Amino acid sequence: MIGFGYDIHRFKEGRPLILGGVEISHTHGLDGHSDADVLSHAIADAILGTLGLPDIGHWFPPGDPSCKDINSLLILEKAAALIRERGYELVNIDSTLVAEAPKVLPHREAMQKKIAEALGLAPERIGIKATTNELLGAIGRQEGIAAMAVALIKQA
Ligand SMILES: Nc1ccn([C@@H]2O[C@H](COP(=O)(O)O)[C@@H](O)[C@H]2O)c(=O)n1
Ligand SMILES: C[C@@]1(CO)OP(=O)(O)OP(=O)(O)OC[C@H]1O
Repeated sequence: MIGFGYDIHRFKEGRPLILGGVEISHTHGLDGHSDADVLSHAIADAILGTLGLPDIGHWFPPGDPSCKDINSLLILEKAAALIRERGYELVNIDSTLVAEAPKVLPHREAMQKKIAEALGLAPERIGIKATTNELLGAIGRQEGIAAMAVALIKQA
């Protein structure tokens, strides 16, 4: 069973930039009710999509005070638990970050490790790729960062 997830967050000054559970030094962070970890959100939605479960907004409602600045690795933990409760296990994840800046490739292994820990998977089962948007559109103008992810699960 496969699932797909997509998310986008706009940049905001004065916020830390968190991607895949890792704080990355940059001029801006991402805006959001949570820690705005766009990569973790896309991966969580991909996992939830494998079993046709409702997306992260159902489990972590936008605006809910308990979700304020929540560490999105907890969202990944929850998504993985929901799959396991239903008798499935994760096989692998693949993802792409779309960001004009900063360069994220140097942080790939740190992100893999954090996401792997949250999901209970080996780091090499977490694909993380990145591309610029070739200066096109909102991402090209450095207004934000988007992420896409796919997840594969099998019966445990
Ligand atoms: N935010 C980003 C964007 C890209 N990279 C790395 O650079 C390579 C080239 O990107 P293009 O968009 O010019 O194709 C890409 O393959 C990534 O390895 C990055 O680290 N961070
Ligand atoms: C996890 C949540 C909780 O508010 O995070 P947000 O920062 O609002 O991010 P978004 O990806 O717009 O929606 C998901 C929300 O459920």
